[in-house]
Amino acid sequence: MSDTGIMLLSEVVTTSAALAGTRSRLKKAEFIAGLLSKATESSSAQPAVTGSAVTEIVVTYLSGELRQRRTGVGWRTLQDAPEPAAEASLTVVAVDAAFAELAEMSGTGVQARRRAAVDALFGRATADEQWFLRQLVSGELRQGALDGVMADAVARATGIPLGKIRAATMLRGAAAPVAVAVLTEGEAGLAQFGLEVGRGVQPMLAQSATTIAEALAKTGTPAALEWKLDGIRIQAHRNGDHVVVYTRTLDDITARVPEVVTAVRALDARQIVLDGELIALRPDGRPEPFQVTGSRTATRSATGPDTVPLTPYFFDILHQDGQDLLGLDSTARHEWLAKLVPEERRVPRLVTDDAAAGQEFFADAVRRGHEGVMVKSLTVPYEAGRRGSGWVKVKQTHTLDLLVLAAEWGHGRRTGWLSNLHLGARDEETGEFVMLGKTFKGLTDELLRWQTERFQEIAARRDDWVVYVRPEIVVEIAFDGVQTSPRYPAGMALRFARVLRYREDKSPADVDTIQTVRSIHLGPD
Ligand SMILES: Nc1ncnc2c1ncn2[C@@H]1O[C@H](COP(=O)(O)OP(=O)(O)OP(=O)(O)O)[C@@H](O)[C@H]1O
Repeated sequence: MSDTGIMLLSEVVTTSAALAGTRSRLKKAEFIAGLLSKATESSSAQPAVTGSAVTEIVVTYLSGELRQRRTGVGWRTLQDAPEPAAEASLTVVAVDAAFAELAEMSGTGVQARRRAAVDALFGRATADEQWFLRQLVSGELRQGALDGVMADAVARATGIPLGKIRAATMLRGAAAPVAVAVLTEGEAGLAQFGLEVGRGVQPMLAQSATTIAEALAKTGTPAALEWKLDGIRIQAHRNGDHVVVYTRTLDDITARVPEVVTAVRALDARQIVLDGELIALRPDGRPEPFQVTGSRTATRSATGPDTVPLTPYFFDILHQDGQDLLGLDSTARHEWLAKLVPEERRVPRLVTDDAAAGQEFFADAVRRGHEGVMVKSLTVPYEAGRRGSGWVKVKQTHTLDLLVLAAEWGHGRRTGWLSNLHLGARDEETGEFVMLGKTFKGLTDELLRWQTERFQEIAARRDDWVVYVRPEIVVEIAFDGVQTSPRYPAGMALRFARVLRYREDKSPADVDTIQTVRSIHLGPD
């Protein structure tokens, strides 16, 4: 910090470099905690700026984001910046103000005005700061993986128990707002992050395993096995007669799914929050392919002669009539669920400690056309937003959600299209993405057209054959196995990788990890 107690951008840049330079979670948490403590002090040193503003700016920059979601500044504008300044003098407040101004710009001559504003900002930045700003604007610093470390760091900086900060982070679905609230208001700031009927909660997520026995080893036994339906995740909130239905990404789709509204209104309670899956079934009860459910929920109109009916199934309950149930273990939550929701609205379930019985249940689910099963620990609370070992999915086909790192210009029939994708998995320890292979298999003409356009919009860098993109696009890949491959940085590559679908509902933080891929390669521990 400068002598006057004003937070300089250079301090954020130095901390960010230190974070990238260590693999240790503890060190990362210490670095962040140090900077956050300074940020809170500096907030009060600048009475002209609202108390929490400096803290909020620092927290968002460390997460690789800007407070202004869109700045209008394109890749080209960032390429030729003016000469860097020799000395660090930019404050975070000045940088934030410059981006706020950029975000507001519109109308005639906007390109030239943007260019001038970017030049003015970059002209005041040192070479390191210019690099940092460029990464911030292009989204290349975005690090969902820092969310967990951020909670640790805030606990250190404030002395508030980590569990409380984690719980609030889960309910809010992001670390930054919680960090800002407790750093500026203390423990009282946590009160605003409780469960509220009507407001979406980040859904609990699952790890994966290749066999039932491996899944049971993760959850502990006995465990509950449930069919894994390949539809879309729904979270239904009822408050009196008012029902709201959210997707996995907490988009409100109530108007598109009247079936869910009817099903929830039929239940005998006034306030309810349920977690479940919505799926299109054929008249014989077998599931339609995922695309059928997906297209029904993606369109605005839910009526008309061609409308495919959807069937909701519920597998968890988070709230009933004034009682938050998230903190109960899953056995107790299931008792609440079974009392409220009739059996035909619940996902078929088996509680067992026997891998052979579990295997039979899995085979039956697959024979009936389902994706596989979810194996669930009986003892865990509802871990909103977490991919812990409380839920473990076992599927018939291996799939991974990977990040598109780049795409190559195609040859022959694919000339003029961006085709071969470079695929990356997330390294849990560093938060970085590691390349695992390439594929163009499974890409339809429609997908080729879509990705050629989309990837050019989010290009971060190009060379003759390859367009490197910002880390935004998640793609679901099927593959036959993992093989040793010295050509790739992780020493392994996917066999027969093929594209199943783009996952616009997922963010880079949801991408499967290199550690998961390694355990598929080597088998479970
Ligand atoms: N019985 C069930 N319990 C929990 N989730 C279920 C169940 N049946 C289907 N699902 C779906 O499986 C998903 C859990 O897998 P995961 O958390 O990995 O999300 P995902 O990556 O979207 O899943 P996937 O890509 O494997 O379909 C849930 O989001 C939900 O949509």
